Amino acid sequence: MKNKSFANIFKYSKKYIKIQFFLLIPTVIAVLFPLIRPIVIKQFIDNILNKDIKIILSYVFLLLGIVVVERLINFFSNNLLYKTINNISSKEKVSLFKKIFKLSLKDLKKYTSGDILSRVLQDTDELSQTISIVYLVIFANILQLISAAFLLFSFSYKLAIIAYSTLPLFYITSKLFDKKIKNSSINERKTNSVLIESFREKLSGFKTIIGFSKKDHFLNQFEDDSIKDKNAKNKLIFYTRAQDEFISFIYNLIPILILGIGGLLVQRKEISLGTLIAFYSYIGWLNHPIQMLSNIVISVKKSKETLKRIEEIYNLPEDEHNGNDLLESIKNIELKNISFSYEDKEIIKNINLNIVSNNKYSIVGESGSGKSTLLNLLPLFYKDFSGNIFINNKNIKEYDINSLHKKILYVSQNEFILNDTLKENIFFGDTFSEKDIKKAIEYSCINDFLPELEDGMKTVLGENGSNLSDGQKQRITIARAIIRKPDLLILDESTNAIDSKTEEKIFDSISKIIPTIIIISHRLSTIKKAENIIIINDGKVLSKGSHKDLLENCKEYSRNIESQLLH
Ligand SMILES: Nc1ncnc2c1ncn2[C@@H]1O[C@H](COP(=O)(O)OP(=O)(O)OP(=O)(O)O)[C@@H](O)[C@H]1O
Repeated sequence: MKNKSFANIFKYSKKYIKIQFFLLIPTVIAVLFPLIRPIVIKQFIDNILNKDIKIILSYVFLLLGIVVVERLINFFSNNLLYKTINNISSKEKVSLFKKIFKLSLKDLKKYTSGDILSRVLQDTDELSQTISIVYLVIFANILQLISAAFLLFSFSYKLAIIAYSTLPLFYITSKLFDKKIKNSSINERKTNSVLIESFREKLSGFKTIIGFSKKDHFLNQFEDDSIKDKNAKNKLIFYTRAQDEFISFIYNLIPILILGIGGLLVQRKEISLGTLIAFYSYIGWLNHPIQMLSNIVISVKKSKETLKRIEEIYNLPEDEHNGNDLLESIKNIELKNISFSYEDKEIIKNINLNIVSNNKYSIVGESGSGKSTLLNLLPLFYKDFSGNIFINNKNIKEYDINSLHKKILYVSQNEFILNDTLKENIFFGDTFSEKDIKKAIEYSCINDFLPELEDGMKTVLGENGSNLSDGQKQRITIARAIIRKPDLLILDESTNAIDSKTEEKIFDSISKIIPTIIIISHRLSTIKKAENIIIINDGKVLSKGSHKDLLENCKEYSRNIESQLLH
């Protein structure tokens, strides 16, 4: 339990142990090869008094050769190491992103986009720096410590004991900074998420911010977030650097001790000058692994917090769906005693409804009454409702989710537009025949503005369709849905930016190819397109019927029509 951070990182790193194993050979060579140099140096110094210039020259060339080989080995092994870190980082990003796509909408909505971005793009990077090499670094540096010990003890056991007796000091120093590094690391990750979200938010609200002349206000806000992040980073740097310097101080003490005590031993002729110089130059082989090990300890401490953030996402339950039955076609949908809450707030309250194929339905109700939430349950965007939904008398949860999503499509007013061509926005990962695409653009009235687009179907629409009007974007998202010919199409205010005449044309056309349509709208002309109108009030069905019936029998409806809808 004592060092949970190490345990967690080791556990997580296990999946990359094989890769680290393959890196072992070049790393071990890179660690052991440099050990030759001090042996040669010792020989060199002890032979200096020979007065033979040839011997001196041959030693110089030998040392030169050793240094060249050392650098080459180092280059290849480091190159391999950093490539591995990058590969693992890329794998971690993809894996976390895949996990995010398995979450329920409800869980995902608990996080800001900035927070998710920071976890997927930055935390994985930081974590990979540690997990890709933790075993390797520890193994290689312990190997270097042991091999250096072997040589140092063989040179002079007295000097070696002095050098190695300083090792516990490193551990004590590391412990001293434990808590500080942990807390500042948590804080730095948080402020970084806030900063990314702040940036994303301000950028997406650019137009509104300019429109309300609030540039300075929001720029100041961003600056504040940036300063908070900078301060958190500085604090983390302060503690990690301070720990690093403490450790450096200790290992800078070692050579002084060695020179002092070693000098005495030379004077007493217990060791040769060559031995002292070789020992002295070997101190680097003692210091280097200690420095590397202390660096990995710092990385593990920092990564522990990053790992927590990543594991928090991995530990979220996947949006399980065990249904396997293929939904061939929809004949009827029955909602029985449906209730649903976001957190503790009950939004849908015991709703019973029947939706029969080859009919059009309009859902009407005040803003916030629960219309969208109710229809979000049909494609199972939220599954934790109480009550049951039956399709063709079979529980909706027994159907294979992909087949369900082929038959029920939901189009909202602000549907997502890819920064890609018009064609790709309609295809959306599938392919369709020329005939299908022609029909889809005709039925969704894209034909009306297609000639204006510079590259026709190949026109790139910009980020979230920034090169288009809202009504044009809505027509594209409708085309994306109707080309797939679902059995049930849910249009949630998805024509509210389109003029009534065009909307009329769209409805007439899509009614020919889509058997069942449910419309949410505040516009009377749209509502009236359905023969069945369902009035939702405070999460309950208040009344049902045709426009005429409701006008006659439902006061709420006629009041609403008079006050806000009818013109
Ligand atoms: N993700 C969410 N988390 C928590 N509450 C939510 C969430 N989405 C919607 N709500 C709440 O649920 C209630 C119903 O929202 P819903 O969007 O279903 O209403 P609506 O009838 O479609 O409204 P509108 O006509 O304005 O689109 C509202 O009070 C809203 O605040």
